[in-house]
Amino acid sequence: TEKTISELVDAVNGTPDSISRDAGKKVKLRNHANGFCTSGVFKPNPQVTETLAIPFFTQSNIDVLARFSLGGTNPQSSDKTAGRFMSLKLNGDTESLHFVTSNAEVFFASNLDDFFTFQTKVKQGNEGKQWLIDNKPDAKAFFEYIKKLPPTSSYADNRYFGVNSFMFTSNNGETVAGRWIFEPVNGVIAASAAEFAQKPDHFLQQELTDRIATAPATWDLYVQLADKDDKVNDPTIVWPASRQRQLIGQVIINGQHDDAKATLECDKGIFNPLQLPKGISASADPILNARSAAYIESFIRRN
Ligand code: HEM
Repeated sequence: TEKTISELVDAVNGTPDSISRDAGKKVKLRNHANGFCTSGVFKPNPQVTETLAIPFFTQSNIDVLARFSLGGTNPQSSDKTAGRFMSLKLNGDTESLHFVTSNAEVFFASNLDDFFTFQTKVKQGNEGKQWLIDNKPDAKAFFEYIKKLPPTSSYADNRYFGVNSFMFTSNNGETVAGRWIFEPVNGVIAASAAEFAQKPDHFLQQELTDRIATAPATWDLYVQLADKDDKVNDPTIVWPASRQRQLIGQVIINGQHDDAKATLECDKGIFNPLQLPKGISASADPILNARSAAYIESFIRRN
């Protein structure tokens, strides 16, 4: 049975019945509650439009609104976990492009039923987690991936992945599947266990604010292109790192618009993974195609 969008949001929020759902609405529960917004600029690689028919990238400087977050509905959750997330709104002259990304390249479910089951079981503690390991290979593979993910002392020290696939129109009229990868210009920097142990529970926001006051945090954005046999519509399947990549541009987080209304009120909006400019469209991945509706449902509940 296909889960409804409301059921998916309930599973994410841990509100399985109408009483807990109403309670969740009252406290404005949302996923990725521990987060903050900042700003910067995106500079497209001028060569992109030689191969890809995406007029959006002919602009030279595109305003960026960014939100960095941790997973989960607890706004006070500890920063000493491995998950790091980056959401971006690129607001162009006539179009916009949103990215909603994770430092994990792989997802834990390939369909909405498995997504629902995962969200429900992880909230049942060790027993639920063990059940997933025993019964859901995608969840098991995800846990194994997360175990190896290095903890980082900065939101700037991570790669970020779009995870789901999108379709890109090329100048010769073909459509090619690709996935977003943000590569930190200074490389991925793993924190040592000792360094991490000395930190307070909350340090990531202050760290990024201090950092960008001196020098911006920058990432090169690539599209990783699928080979003809790669599974496009399944976010549990990582493509080989050797796949061809095309440089799309650079995102520069510098805080330049942090005093603007849009940045200050950023938590009142949503990042929509299906907000795409001409020349980019959604793949048929069922996870991707449920996300916008779930984010809007969550937005309605928390307003
Ligand atoms: C069917 C699959 C998914 C569902 C149902 C779902 C659900 C949600 C919900 C309900 C929110 C809160 C939205 C809000 O109130 O603004 C959210 C936020 C978020 N999700 Fe998902 N999600 C899904 C897949 C993914 C995937 C694959 C990724 C990673 C690439 C992801 C990354 C994020 C991030 C980073 C946010 C925070 C956005 C922000 O900064 O405001 N989600 N998700």
